[in-house]
Amino acid sequence: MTATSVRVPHLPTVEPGRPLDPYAWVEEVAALTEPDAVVWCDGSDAERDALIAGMVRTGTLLPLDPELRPRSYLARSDPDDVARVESRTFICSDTADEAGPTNNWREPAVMRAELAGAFAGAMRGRTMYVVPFSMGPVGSPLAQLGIEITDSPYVVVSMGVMTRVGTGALDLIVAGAPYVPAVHSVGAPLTSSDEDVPWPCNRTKYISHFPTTREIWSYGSGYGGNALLGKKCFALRIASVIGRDEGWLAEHMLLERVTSPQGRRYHVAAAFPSACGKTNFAMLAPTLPGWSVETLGDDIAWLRPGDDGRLWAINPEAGFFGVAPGTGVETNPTAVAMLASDVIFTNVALTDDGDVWWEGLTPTAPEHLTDWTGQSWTPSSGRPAAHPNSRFTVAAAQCPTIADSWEDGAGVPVDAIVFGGRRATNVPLVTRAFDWQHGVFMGATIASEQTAAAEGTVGELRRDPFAMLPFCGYDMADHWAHWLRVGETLSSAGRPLVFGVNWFRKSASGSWLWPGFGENSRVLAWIVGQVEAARSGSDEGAVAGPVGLRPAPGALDVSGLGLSDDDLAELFAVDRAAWQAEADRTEEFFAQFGDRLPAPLRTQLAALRHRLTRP
Ligand SMILES: Nc1nc2c(ncn2[C@@H]2O[C@H](COP(=O)(O)OP(=O)(O)OP(=O)(O)O)[C@@H](O)[C@H]2O)c(=O)[nH]1
Ligand SMILES: O=C([O-])CC(=O)C(=O)O
Ligand SMILES: [Mn+2]
Repeated sequence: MTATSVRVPHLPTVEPGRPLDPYAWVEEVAALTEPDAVVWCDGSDAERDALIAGMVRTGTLLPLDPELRPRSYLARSDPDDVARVESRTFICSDTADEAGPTNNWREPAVMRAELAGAFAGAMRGRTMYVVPFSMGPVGSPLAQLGIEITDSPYVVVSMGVMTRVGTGALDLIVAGAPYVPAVHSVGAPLTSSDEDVPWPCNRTKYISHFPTTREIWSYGSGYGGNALLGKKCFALRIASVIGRDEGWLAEHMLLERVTSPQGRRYHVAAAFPSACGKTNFAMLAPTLPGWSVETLGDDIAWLRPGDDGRLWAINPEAGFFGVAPGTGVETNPTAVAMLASDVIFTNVALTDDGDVWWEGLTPTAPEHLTDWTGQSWTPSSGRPAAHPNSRFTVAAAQCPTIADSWEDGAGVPVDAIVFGGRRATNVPLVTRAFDWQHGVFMGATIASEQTAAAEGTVGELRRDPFAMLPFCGYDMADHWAHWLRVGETLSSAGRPLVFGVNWFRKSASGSWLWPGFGENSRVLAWIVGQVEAARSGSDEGAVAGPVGLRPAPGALDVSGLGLSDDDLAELFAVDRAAWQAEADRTEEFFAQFGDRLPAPLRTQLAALRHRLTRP
């Protein structure tokens, strides 16, 4: 090296499929980011308590009244760092084709150089935490390991809730098990500690994924989906690629166990787009007598074909990062009970007595609050007190309906797969797919109205296939082909039935046609009834329509709901002209995938059009 050469920062080199020495890698990341200190986290209570005490001192966490909400805290984010940033989420596969037309692709070498510039010195003045974790029970054959490096104590504590952090994971990594290297920085280096702010972040953000080397580099945001790298970045974007290569599925799905009055157990996995009801469906309190629902997961499921021809699923997470608004005693008493203590709230409102509040927690708002931005608020303020994407972070074990076997590494056998979206019009309350290929078509054609969970215009209809549009680490059409292949590896008796649901249909006057929440147990009862019928080789309880099988008259229990016949008809109405228009939009949507679109999906679209033309 000559005296005049300039040191060009670069990311550590990671070779696909080659062991990555965790100590050398951490050292290289530290050399790049230049933190004041490096701390290896063990996931202990003492470590968490010390981090929380530090964040209370710096104002990152506000302790709630310990009498009202023991060991719980409120974090207020920077007002510009409240959701996932899809426009800054990158899939850096070797070729643009591999990422597909719905992902933001960047050439790996170009992105590495750009990231190196951003990460150089990014942790100056801060502590770098090294967080070893397992997605799935430590040592489970379905689990995967990772190390997240972060300069945010909020991220360390949240990862401790959402994943299994600690020496168990580190021991496996040190022994040579493969792991996903994931680096996160808020992108706010300090020259002196007194210039810090409660929620440091950077206006420039990168949420970058390198599928070939299984790496994640996240910069500039402290918000959950961007910064808790075990969740969307690893358990969906990177894991979907690992699953493609290894023959399993990483999906944006809740997982639940339904027990009928006869004591029969069924397992249901359901994919709904962000903020479209997964947490609520996973914790549903059935209104139908004799039924029960137990929770296994509320956001992500990993599903793997077993030797027995069935599809086995685990929830790789250890906690819930749920939407607060709309969570109330009326809608989700289970979640409200789960939030009684030991919760980190982000961007909800603060009551005058030191508790939290959000829209929908109680039917009427308190007379005075401090809103999520720290401003004084009254019901006449004309703005929400809690951010629409405000969230709670809580351990899964705190859920009153958590299944006793939720940490069983073998997983549960899935009987039914449900796809859903938020559709004010057109889409019936519940539809059963004719077969697996039709089910994959249903998943591939989900459209939903945009919510506050990501940046964008709330309410706008967008395609969100498999509820995975923002989360699939490779070409979406290849993902559908993968689903078709996985279906073929399952036995005909073991293959789950597939359903589509829509809780969000509205009447002409704009009110919900379906009461939703606990009443969704009525739909679940029909779904598992169909599973039983299919096992005995019948379609009893269902009649075929143009878009799929629907409940036969009387087969869906709506007793006591006070639904008018007109409302019930409207809930299941299929407007043929509107569906032909929908088929046109599907064709346009499919066209962008070119030759990668699996032929069976083209066939399904043609079959749908044909059925729509028949009386
Ligand atoms: N009308 C109606 N609203 C619902 C129903 N289920 C959930 N919601 C509302 O939808 C919003 C989001 O629900 P969640 O269950 O948190 O959504 P999610 O899919 O888990 O969201 P992510 O965590 O972003 O993946 C909340 O405001 C709920 O109150 C339902 O059956 N009917
Ligand atoms: O990822 C997040 O920030 C929250 C979430 O579950 C989603 O948006 O689907
Ligand atoms: Mn989600």
